[in-house]
Amino acid sequence: MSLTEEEQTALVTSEDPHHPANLICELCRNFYTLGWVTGTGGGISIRKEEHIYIAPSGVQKERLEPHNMFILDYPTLSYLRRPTNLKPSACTPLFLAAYDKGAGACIHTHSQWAVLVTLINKGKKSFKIANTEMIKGIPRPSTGKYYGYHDTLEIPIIENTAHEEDLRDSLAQAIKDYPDTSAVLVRRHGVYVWGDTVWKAKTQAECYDYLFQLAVEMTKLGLDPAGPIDPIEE
Ligand SMILES: CSC[C@@H](O)[C@@H](O)C(=O)COP(=O)(O)O
Ligand SMILES: [Zn+2]
Repeated sequence: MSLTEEEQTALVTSEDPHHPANLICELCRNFYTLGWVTGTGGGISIRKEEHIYIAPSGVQKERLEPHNMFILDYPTLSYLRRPTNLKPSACTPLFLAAYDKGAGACIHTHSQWAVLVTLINKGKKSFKIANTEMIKGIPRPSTGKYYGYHDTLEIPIIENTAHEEDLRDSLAQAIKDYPDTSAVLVRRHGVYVWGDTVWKAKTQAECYDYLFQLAVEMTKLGLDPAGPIDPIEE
Protein backbone atom coordinates (compact mmCIF):
# COMPACT_ATOMS: atom_id res chain seq x y z
CA MET A 1 0.00 0.00 0.00
CA SER A 2 1.81 3.20 -1.10
CA LEU A 3 0.62 6.60 0.03
CA THR A 4 0.88 9.85 -1.85
CA GLU A 5 3.34 12.50 -0.66
CA GLU A 6 0.43 14.46 0.79
CA GLU A 7 -0.96 11.42 2.63
CA GLN A 8 2.50 10.67 4.07
CA THR A 9 2.92 14.26 5.22
CA ALA A 10 -0.51 14.19 6.86
CA LEU A 11 0.61 11.23 9.01
CA VAL A 12 3.34 13.33 10.67
CA THR A 13 1.65 16.72 10.69
CA SER A 14 -0.58 17.66 13.62
CA GLU A 15 -1.08 20.47 16.11
CA ASP A 16 -1.90 17.83 18.73
CA PRO A 17 1.06 17.60 21.15
CA HIS A 18 0.01 14.00 21.87
CA HIS A 19 0.35 12.98 18.22
CA PRO A 20 3.08 10.28 18.05
CA ALA A 21 5.30 12.30 15.69
CA ASN A 22 5.22 15.26 18.10
CA LEU A 23 5.40 13.15 21.26
CA ILE A 24 8.52 11.25 20.15
CA CYS A 25 10.30 14.59 19.65
CA GLU A 26 9.13 16.01 22.99
CA LEU A 27 9.94 12.88 25.01
CA CYS A 28 13.39 12.52 23.42
CA ARG A 29 14.17 16.10 24.47
CA ASN A 30 13.03 15.16 27.98
CA PHE A 31 14.96 11.86 28.00
CA TYR A 32 18.08 13.67 26.75
CA THR A 33 18.13 15.74 29.95
CA LEU A 34 18.08 12.49 31.93
CA GLY A 35 21.12 11.12 30.06
CA TRP A 36 18.99 8.40 28.49
CA VAL A 37 19.38 9.33 24.79
CA THR A 38 22.67 11.24 24.44
CA GLY A 39 25.15 10.90 21.60
CA THR A 40 22.38 9.62 19.24
CA GLY A 41 21.90 6.55 21.47
CA GLY A 42 18.54 5.31 22.74
CA GLY A 43 15.10 6.39 21.56
CA ILE A 44 11.38 5.75 21.70
CA SER A 45 8.79 4.26 19.34
CA ILE A 46 5.02 4.76 19.62
CA ARG A 47 2.16 2.75 18.14
CA LYS A 48 -1.06 4.45 17.05
CA GLU A 49 -3.58 1.81 15.94
CA GLU A 50 -1.93 0.00 13.00
CA HIS A 51 0.81 2.63 12.56
CA ILE A 52 4.19 2.36 14.30
CA TYR A 53 6.21 5.57 14.51
CA ILE A 54 9.98 5.16 14.50
CA ALA A 55 12.76 7.75 14.66
CA PRO A 56 15.68 7.67 12.22
CA SER A 57 19.03 6.06 12.98
CA GLY A 58 22.18 7.89 14.02
CA VAL A 59 20.55 11.26 14.62
CA GLN A 60 20.60 13.47 17.71
CA LYS A 61 17.45 12.26 19.41
CA GLU A 62 16.99 15.55 21.25
CA ARG A 63 16.83 17.42 17.91
CA LEU A 64 14.26 15.23 16.14
CA GLU A 65 11.50 16.84 14.08
CA PRO A 66 8.10 15.25 13.32
CA HIS A 67 8.90 15.08 9.58
CA ASN A 68 11.91 12.82 10.39
CA MET A 69 9.63 9.96 11.39
CA PHE A 70 9.33 6.58 9.69
CA ILE A 71 5.92 4.92 9.78
CA LEU A 72 5.51 1.15 9.65
CA ASP A 73 2.16 -0.52 9.04
CA TYR A 74 1.63 -3.21 11.72
CA PRO A 75 1.62 -6.15 11.50
CA THR A 76 2.30 -6.17 7.74
CA LEU A 77 5.58 -4.30 8.46
CA SER A 78 5.44 -2.37 5.22
CA TYR A 79 6.73 1.19 5.39
CA LEU A 80 4.06 3.80 4.81
CA ARG A 81 6.60 6.59 5.17
CA ARG A 82 10.40 6.45 4.69
CA PRO A 83 12.30 9.76 4.72
CA THR A 84 14.67 9.33 1.75
CA ASN A 85 17.80 10.77 3.34
CA LEU A 86 17.57 8.70 6.56
CA LYS A 87 17.59 5.08 7.79
CA PRO A 88 15.13 3.71 10.36
CA SER A 89 16.45 3.19 13.89
CA ALA A 90 18.57 0.05 14.39
CA CYS A 91 16.28 -0.57 17.40
CA THR A 92 13.32 -1.24 15.07
CA PRO A 93 13.41 -5.09 15.37
CA LEU A 94 13.50 -4.77 19.15
CA PHE A 95 10.65 -2.29 19.25
CA LEU A 96 8.68 -4.79 17.13
CA ALA A 97 9.34 -7.54 19.70
CA ALA A 98 7.64 -5.28 22.26
CA TYR A 99 4.70 -4.62 19.92
CA ASP A 100 4.35 -8.38 19.39
CA LYS A 101 3.86 -8.50 23.17
CA GLY A 102 1.03 -5.98 22.82
CA ALA A 103 2.88 -2.81 23.78
CA GLY A 104 1.65 0.67 22.90
CA ALA A 105 5.12 2.17 23.10
CA CYS A 106 8.72 1.10 23.72
CA ILE A 107 11.57 3.16 25.17
CA HIS A 108 15.26 2.33 24.78
CA THR A 109 17.67 4.13 27.11
CA HIS A 110 21.43 4.20 27.47
CA SER A 111 21.07 5.19 31.10
CA GLN A 112 24.32 4.67 32.97
CA TRP A 113 22.29 3.24 35.86
CA ALA A 114 20.99 0.53 33.54
CA VAL A 115 24.53 -0.24 32.40
CA LEU A 116 25.90 -0.28 35.96
CA VAL A 117 23.16 -2.57 37.24
CA THR A 118 24.14 -5.12 34.57
CA LEU A 119 27.74 -4.87 35.84
CA ILE A 120 26.96 -5.35 39.52
CA ASN A 121 25.11 -8.46 38.35
CA LYS A 122 27.98 -9.71 36.18
CA GLY A 123 27.62 -13.36 35.19
CA LYS A 124 23.92 -13.31 36.10
CA LYS A 125 20.98 -13.55 33.68
CA SER A 126 18.72 -11.26 35.71
CA PHE A 127 18.62 -8.38 38.19
CA LYS A 128 16.44 -8.62 41.32
CA ILE A 129 15.22 -6.01 43.76
CA ALA A 130 12.67 -6.30 46.57
CA ASN A 131 11.01 -4.45 49.44
CA THR A 132 11.23 -1.05 47.74
CA GLU A 133 8.32 1.36 47.22
CA MET A 134 8.97 2.13 43.55
CA ILE A 135 8.48 -1.52 42.61
CA LYS A 136 4.78 -0.64 42.90
CA GLY A 137 5.10 1.40 39.69
CA ILE A 138 5.67 -1.75 37.62
CA PRO A 139 2.74 -3.81 36.24
CA ARG A 140 2.58 -7.55 36.88
CA PRO A 141 0.65 -9.04 33.93
CA SER A 142 0.12 -12.47 35.57
CA THR A 143 -1.96 -10.81 38.30
CA GLY A 144 -3.53 -8.09 36.18
CA LYS A 145 -2.30 -5.66 38.83
CA TYR A 146 1.02 -4.06 39.83
CA TYR A 147 3.93 -5.44 41.82
CA GLY A 148 3.63 -4.92 45.56
CA TYR A 149 6.09 -3.45 48.02
CA HIS A 150 7.04 -6.89 49.34
CA ASP A 151 7.38 -8.51 45.90
CA THR A 152 10.69 -9.33 44.26
CA LEU A 153 11.01 -7.67 40.85
CA GLU A 154 13.18 -9.68 38.43
CA ILE A 155 14.43 -8.15 35.18
CA PRO A 156 16.23 -10.29 32.55
CA ILE A 157 19.71 -9.31 31.35
CA ILE A 158 20.80 -10.22 27.81
CA GLU A 159 24.33 -9.94 26.41
CA ASN A 160 25.12 -7.04 24.10
CA THR A 161 25.95 -7.60 20.43
CA ALA A 162 28.06 -5.63 17.95
CA HIS A 163 24.94 -4.41 16.16
CA GLU A 164 21.66 -3.36 17.85
CA GLU A 165 19.44 -5.30 15.47
CA ASP A 166 21.24 -8.56 16.41
CA LEU A 167 19.73 -8.31 19.90
CA ARG A 168 16.27 -9.17 18.60
CA ASP A 169 16.21 -12.94 19.13
CA SER A 170 17.66 -12.84 22.65
CA LEU A 171 15.34 -9.97 23.62
CA ALA A 172 12.31 -11.86 22.26
CA GLN A 173 13.42 -14.97 24.16
CA ALA A 174 13.82 -12.97 27.39
CA ILE A 175 10.30 -11.58 26.95
CA LYS A 176 9.03 -15.16 26.58
CA ASP A 177 11.05 -16.47 29.55
CA TYR A 178 9.94 -13.62 31.84
CA PRO A 179 6.22 -13.11 31.11
CA ASP A 180 5.84 -10.71 34.02
CA THR A 181 8.56 -8.32 32.88
CA SER A 182 8.10 -5.04 30.99
CA ALA A 183 11.85 -4.42 30.64
CA VAL A 184 14.94 -6.20 29.34
CA LEU A 185 18.42 -5.02 30.36
CA VAL A 186 21.22 -5.22 27.79
CA ARG A 187 24.63 -5.76 29.41
CA ARG A 188 27.03 -2.80 29.06
CA HIS A 189 24.46 -1.09 26.78
CA GLY A 190 21.15 -0.03 28.36
CA VAL A 191 17.54 -1.14 28.70
CA TYR A 192 14.33 -1.61 26.72
CA VAL A 193 11.07 -0.76 28.52
CA TRP A 194 7.58 -1.09 27.06
CA GLY A 195 4.08 -0.25 28.30
CA ASP A 196 0.43 -0.47 27.26
CA THR A 197 0.51 3.26 26.49
CA VAL A 198 3.30 5.80 25.95
CA TRP A 199 2.61 7.27 29.41
CA LYS A 200 2.85 3.86 31.09
CA ALA A 201 6.07 3.16 29.19
CA LYS A 202 7.41 6.54 30.38
CA THR A 203 6.48 6.12 34.05
CA GLN A 204 7.70 2.51 34.07
CA ALA A 205 11.03 3.59 32.55
CA GLU A 206 11.31 6.21 35.31
CA CYS A 207 10.56 3.61 38.02
CA TYR A 208 13.07 1.17 36.54
CA ASP A 209 15.79 3.83 36.30
CA TYR A 210 15.13 4.81 39.93
CA LEU A 211 15.43 1.13 40.98
CA PHE A 212 18.62 0.65 38.91
CA GLN A 213 20.25 3.68 40.58
CA LEU A 214 19.07 2.59 44.04
CA ALA A 215 20.49 -0.92 43.48
CA VAL A 216 23.86 0.48 42.44
CA GLU A 217 24.02 2.79 45.44
CA MET A 218 22.85 0.02 47.83
CA THR A 219 25.54 -2.30 46.49
CA LYS A 220 28.18 0.40 47.05
CA LEU A 221 27.00 0.48 50.71
CA GLY A 222 27.23 -3.30 50.99
CA LEU A 223 23.43 -3.68 51.02
CA ASP A 224 21.57 -6.37 49.04
CA PRO A 225 18.89 -4.81 46.75
CA ALA A 226 16.93 -8.08 46.90
CA GLY A 227 17.50 -8.55 50.61
CA PRO A 228 14.86 -8.85 53.34
CA ILE A 229 13.48 -6.05 55.45
CA ASP A 230 15.62 -5.74 58.57
CA PRO A 231 13.88 -6.56 61.87
CA ILE A 232 13.32 -3.63 64.21
CA GLU A 233 15.45 -3.81 67.34
CA GLU A 234 13.23 -3.80 70.43
C1 LIG B 1 25.92 5.81 19.79
S1 LIG B 1 25.50 4.50 18.73
C2 LIG B 1 24.09 3.81 19.54
C3 LIG B 1 23.39 2.80 18.65
O1 LIG B 1 24.30 1.82 18.19
C4 LIG B 1 22.25 2.08 19.37
O2 LIG B 1 22.73 1.46 20.57
C5 LIG B 1 21.09 2.96 19.72
O3 LIG B 1 20.56 2.86 20.81
C6 LIG B 1 20.56 3.93 18.73
O4 LIG B 1 20.45 3.34 17.48
P1 LIG B 1 19.78 4.23 16.31
O5 LIG B 1 19.87 3.37 15.09
O6 LIG B 1 20.60 5.50 16.21
O7 LIG B 1 18.36 4.53 16.74
ZN1 LIG C 1 21.20 1.26 22.12
